[in-house]
Amino acid sequence: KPPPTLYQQLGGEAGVSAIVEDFAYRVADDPQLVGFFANTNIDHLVASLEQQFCAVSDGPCVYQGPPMDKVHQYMGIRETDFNRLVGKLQAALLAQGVPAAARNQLLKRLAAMHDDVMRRQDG
Ligand code: HEM
Repeated sequence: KPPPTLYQQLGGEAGVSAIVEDFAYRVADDPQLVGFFANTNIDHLVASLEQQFCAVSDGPCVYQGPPMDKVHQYMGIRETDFNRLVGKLQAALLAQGVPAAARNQLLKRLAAMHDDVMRRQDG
């Protein structure tokens, strides 16, 4: 029997959906972060994040949204904002009962996008 994929360890479609929802509520509750999303269609964002998390965890999805540097360009995101957002995801993963190894794997794969997210933050 093959080892479970990261996607399976996250709980598959239902697990990823619960993680993203939990994460979205935590971001919405945070005064340092919520302002970034003032003009965002949250339903679209949640669907796109579910697709991205599914794809990045070797699930049966292909991320079809725009590239990370374009999505986040000129938002004025600082390192402190980035780290805070990652902390929200960490908390959501914990709250959803995702085991430590899977938590760390997902965070590592998303952290690899740091430079793309932060590339165009001036102007
Ligand atoms: C590794 C870190 C991050 C990843 C993987 C990520 C991923 C994503 C994805 C997949 C989308 C949806 C793109 C779309 O389909 O239109 C998105 C949108 C967005 N992200 Fe991030 N993000 C990250 C970090 C951040 C940070 C640090 C902030 C701000 C503090 C942020 C703010 C936003 C906002 C405001 C949108 C919505 C843009 C819009 O309204 O069109 N993101 N992000």
